Amino acid sequence: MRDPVIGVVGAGYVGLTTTACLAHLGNRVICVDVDGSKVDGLRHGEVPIAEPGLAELVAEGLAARRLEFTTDASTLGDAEVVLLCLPTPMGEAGVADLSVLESALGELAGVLAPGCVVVMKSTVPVGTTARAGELLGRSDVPVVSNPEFLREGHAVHDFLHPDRIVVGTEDTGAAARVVGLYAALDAPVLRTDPASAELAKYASNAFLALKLSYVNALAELCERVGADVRAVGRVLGLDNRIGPAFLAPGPGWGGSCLPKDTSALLRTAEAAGVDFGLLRETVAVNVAQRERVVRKVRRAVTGSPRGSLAGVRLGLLGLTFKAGTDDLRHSPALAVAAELSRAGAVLTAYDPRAGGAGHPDLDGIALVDDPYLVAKDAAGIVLLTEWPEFRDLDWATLAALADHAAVVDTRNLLDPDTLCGTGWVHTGIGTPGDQDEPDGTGGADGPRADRR
Ligand SMILES: NC(=O)C1=CN([C@@H]2O[C@H](COP(=O)(O)OP(=O)(O)OC[C@H]3O[C@@H](n4cnc5c(N)ncnc54)[C@H](O)[C@@H]3O)[C@@H](O)[C@H]2O)C=CC1
Ligand SMILES: O=C(O)[C@H]1O[C@H](OP(=O)(O)OP(=O)(O)OC[C@H]2O[C@@H](n3ccc(=O)[nH]c3=O)[C@H](O)[C@@H]2O)[C@H](O)[C@@H](O)[C@@H]1O
Repeated sequence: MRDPVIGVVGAGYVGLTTTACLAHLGNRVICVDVDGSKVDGLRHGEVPIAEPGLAELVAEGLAARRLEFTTDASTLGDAEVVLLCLPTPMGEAGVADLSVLESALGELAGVLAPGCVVVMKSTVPVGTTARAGELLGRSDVPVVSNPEFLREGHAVHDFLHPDRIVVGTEDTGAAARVVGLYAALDAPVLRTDPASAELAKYASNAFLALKLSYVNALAELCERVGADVRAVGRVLGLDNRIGPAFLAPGPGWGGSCLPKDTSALLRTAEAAGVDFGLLRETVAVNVAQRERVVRKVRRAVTGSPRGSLAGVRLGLLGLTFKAGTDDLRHSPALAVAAELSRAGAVLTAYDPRAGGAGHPDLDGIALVDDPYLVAKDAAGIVLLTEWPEFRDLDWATLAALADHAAVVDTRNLLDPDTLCGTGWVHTGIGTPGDQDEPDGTGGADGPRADRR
C-alpha cells in the first residue's frame, strides 16, 4: 500500500517550503502549480527562489521519491489533506484579491476525495475559510484555517521551528488531521475558530508594521532632539515585554505581505464599521518614511533638503525589500528609487541577489553586477538594503570613484567613524547629526555637502 498523499497547491515561497518540509518530515507530497516552466524546473531540482536549505530539501524529497511536481490538479484525487498556498495580492481599493483562490477551489471541487481536508495556508480575510467551504460545495470536505507565519529568507527554518501553529476550525476530526501534519515539530498548537485564526494572521503582520512605523517615527524624533535611535532601541529591546526584534529603522517596511496585509486589514475594519486610525497612521508613517529618505538624499548631495536632483547621478546599494532574499515585491528600496527617479536623478544600482522574483518595473535604473560601478561619477550613494557585504566594500576605492562622497545609509549598516576616515560623509537614520528638516532650512549643522 502507498503512503497517504498530501497535496500542496502553489509552489511559491509558502507552497514550495511547505512541500519540501512536509516531504522532509516523511510525507509523500504532490505539489501543483500552474506555472509549467517552474514545475519542469522543480522536477529537476531547480528551485526558483533563494531560500537557505530549500534546494537541499527538494533534492532530498526527489531522491527519496516522496516529492512530485505537476501542473495537473486532478492528481490530488487521492490526497488526504490539500494545503492551499496561493497568492492573495492587494486588489482593487486595497482589498485582498481572492480570485486565484476561488478559481482553484472551483477546480478542486470535482477532484478531491470524500473526507479530504482542505487547509487554507494563504493569508485571507475573515470569513474566507467559511466561504471557501461554500465555494467548494462539498459537505464531505472540511476547510480549515492554518495561517503561515514564515519569513522570507528564513522560510525553511521558520516552517520547521515555528513560534506557534494555529488551527482554526470547529471540526474536531479535521483539526486533528491538520495538527497531525506538524506532530514532529516542537511548537505550541492553538486551536481557534476560523475567524480568529484568519484575523490573528493579519493582526500579527499589522503589529510588526506598527512596531516598525513606531521606530521609524522615533528615529525622526531622535534626530530632532539629538538622541540616538540605536541606543534607544537597545533600551526598548531589553524590556521582555517589547523584545529586541523589529526595532531597526529603515527606509520603510515592505515585502510581499506587510503592505498588502495592513491594507486588507484596514478594509476589513472599515467594512466592520471600525475606525482603525492607529493602523492607518502606521501606513501613513511608512509612506512618509520614503519621503524623508529622499529629503536626506537631497540634503546629502545638494546641501538642502529641497535641492534639485535633476540630472544628478546616484548609486544605489541594495534593491530587495530586505537582506537575505531575492524578492523585489513592494520593496521600499524600489519605492525610494522611484521617487528619486521622478525627481530627475540618474540611478545606477547594485544588488547581490535581486532579480529572482517579483519582476517589478526596474525601468530607469541601470543595474550593474559590480558594486564599485555604482560609485562611478556619482554625486552620492544611497544604501537601501542591509546586505552585510556592503560593510566590507573598500569604501576608500568607492570614494575615489565618486564625484562626491556622500552616503545616505538608510539601514544604519555602516560605521560612520570608519567611513569618515575614507573620505565619506555619512548620513544615517535617527542618529545625532542626521537631522532631517522638512521645512527646508538646511539644518542646524549646515549642509553636509559643505563639510567634505
Ligand atoms: N511570502 C511569504 O513570506 C508569506 C506568504 N504568506 C501568504 O501565503 C500566500 C502565498 O504567498 P507566496 O508563497 O508568497 O506566493 P508566491 O507568489 O510566491 O507563489 C504563489 C504560487 O502560486 C502559483 N499559482 C498561481 N495560481 C495558481 C493556481 N490556480 N493553481 C496552482 N498554482 C497557482 C504561482 O505560479 C506561484 O508559484 C499568500 O496568501 C501570502 O500572503 C504567508 C506567510 C509568509
Ligand atoms: O505574511 C508574511 O508574508 C510574512 O511577512 C513578514 O515576513 P517578510 O515579508 O519575509 O518580511 P519581514 O522580515 O517581516 O520584513 C518586512 C519589512 O520590514 C523591514 N524591517 C524589518 C525589521 C526591522 O527591524 N526593520 C525593518 O525595517 C524589512 O526590511 C522589510 O522591508 C512577517 O515577518 C512574517 O512573519 C509573515 O509570515
